[in-house]
Formats: sequence, C-alpha cells, structure tokens
Amino acid sequence: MRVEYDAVDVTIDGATIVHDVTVSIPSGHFVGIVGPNGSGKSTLLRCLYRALTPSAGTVRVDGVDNLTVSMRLNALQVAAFTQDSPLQFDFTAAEVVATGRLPHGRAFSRDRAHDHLVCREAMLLADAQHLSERSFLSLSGGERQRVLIARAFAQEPKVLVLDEPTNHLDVHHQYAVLSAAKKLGVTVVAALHDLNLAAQYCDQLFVLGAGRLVCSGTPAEVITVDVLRRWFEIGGHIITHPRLGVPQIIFDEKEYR
Ligand SMILES: Nc1ncnc2c1ncn2[C@@H]1O[C@H](COP(=O)(O)OP(=O)(O)OP(=O)(O)O)[C@@H](O)[C@H]1O
Repeated sequence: MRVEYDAVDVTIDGATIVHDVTVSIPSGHFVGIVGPNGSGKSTLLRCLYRALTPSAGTVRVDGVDNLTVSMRLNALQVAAFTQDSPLQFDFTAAEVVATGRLPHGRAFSRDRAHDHLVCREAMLLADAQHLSERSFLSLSGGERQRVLIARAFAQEPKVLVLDEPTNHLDVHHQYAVLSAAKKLGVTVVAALHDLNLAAQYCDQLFVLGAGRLVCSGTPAEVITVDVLRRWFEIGGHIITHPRLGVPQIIFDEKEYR
C-alpha cells in the first residue's frame, strides 16, 4: 500500500518536533528514515501506526487519511516494530507472536490452524522459532527483538514500520531481519542508524534534520560526503558495494571539518 505524509507537523507540549514533512512512498517500496538522534524519526513513524496524531497535515495509507479508519483496520494494514513495546506479562515467545493476530479478530481461537501456521512462518522468518516456548522475559535483548519483529510479521500487514530494527542484533541477524522484511514484498518504512545497511536495503532514503525533511532520494543520491558532513557531523569516504553497486561509507572522523 502507498503511504503519504502530507505537510505533517507534530507538536508536543508546545514544541514542534516534526515540521511540514511531505513524503510519498510507493506501494512495495522499502524506505529508510535516517538522521541524527532526536531528529524526529520515531515521531514521524508513530504517526503512521497511530501512536501519535499529527497536529497538522495528513498521513494517508492507500490514499485514505489514517485517522478516518478504525484502530483495528489501521492495525490490519500497518504493523510496527518499535523500541517501546513494554511487556509486563510473562508470556511465552509464541504467545507474544500470537498477539500479532489480534487485529484479525482471532488471537487464540477459531481458525487456529491458519493462525498457528502464520505465526510459525513469522517466527521462522525472524529466526525466533527455537524460542517459541521460552518465557519472553527470560530472553536476551536481541532475542526479544526478533520475537517482536516476528509479531509484526505475524500481523500480515500491508505496511511494515520498523523503528531501529537492527539495534540489538548481531551482524548476521541484522541482515537476516532486513532480508526477511524485504521478502514480505510489502511497503516497509524503517528508521535506521546504520547508513550502510540502509543503502543496501532501501529504495529511497529520507534524511531528517531537526524535525525537517532535509534531503531525500536513492541511496546513491543521498549518501554523499556533503550529506554526511552536514547532517551527521562525520567525515567519510564513499565506495561502491562490489555486488550491489550501492554506496557504502568508510567513516573517517579526521575527514570532518
Ligand atoms: N513525548 C514527548 N515529549 C517531549 N518531547 C518529545 C516527546 N517525544 C519526542 N520528543 C522529542 O522530540 C525529538 C524527536 O524525538 P524522536 O524520538 O522522534 O527522535 P529520533 O530521530 O527517533 O531519535 P533517536 O535517533 O535518538 O531515536 C527529541 O528531541 C525528543 O526529545
């Protein structure tokens, strides 16, 4: 499904955190929201999965203002993996993943065989199947993260929101999880700090600086020495990935001035 932000502002407690952001994401594209700490990436994503309401502007999913649809329909369309998924109850990993089926109206009932199959597939995709019977609270940070990503996969969304999906993961799982998300073939909107991973997976990158969209385009258009210096305050050398042909950065703080 297509995702559009149209002149979106977010103001919290009198402070405008996101200013006039307009972006259009074609159906099935994998896009990265990048930018320094506090630039507004999570805030922008929250407007898409309705954890926040813009103070101005509109977020549209498949052409429809997402505030005009029910929370349930929104959850059928949009699944989110976020950094703030507090789980107080001591569910097993499999039970946590099963909650991804709630918007479909059947977390643990009726068409159980189908739901089990979807959850199993989701756990396999996120390499979390072997954790099924483990208590969620006993899992390591990276294991929990993969279970929560599996839950988002189990939701069978048309739009997948990933807020820093790789931050607790080892290198193998960073690639595995992003590849799995790409394999779903749905629209993916991911906030990423790792610019090299972003360049490898994203069709388009949107750079936020102090809540404003300051640069956007393909990885080749966005990953430049000037953008690194100006918006990320770091120097670097840009090389080309030998197989993928996308830009990759060798960071070099001495090059920043
Ligand atoms: N509920 C809130 N109340 C007050 N300020 C907030 C709130 N939520 C976010 N902010 C502020 O808005 C700014 C953007 O926050 P946001 O979490 O969107 O940034 P981010 O780009 O995702 O950052 P990071 O890379 O550190 O995760 C920050 O300065 C943050 O402190």
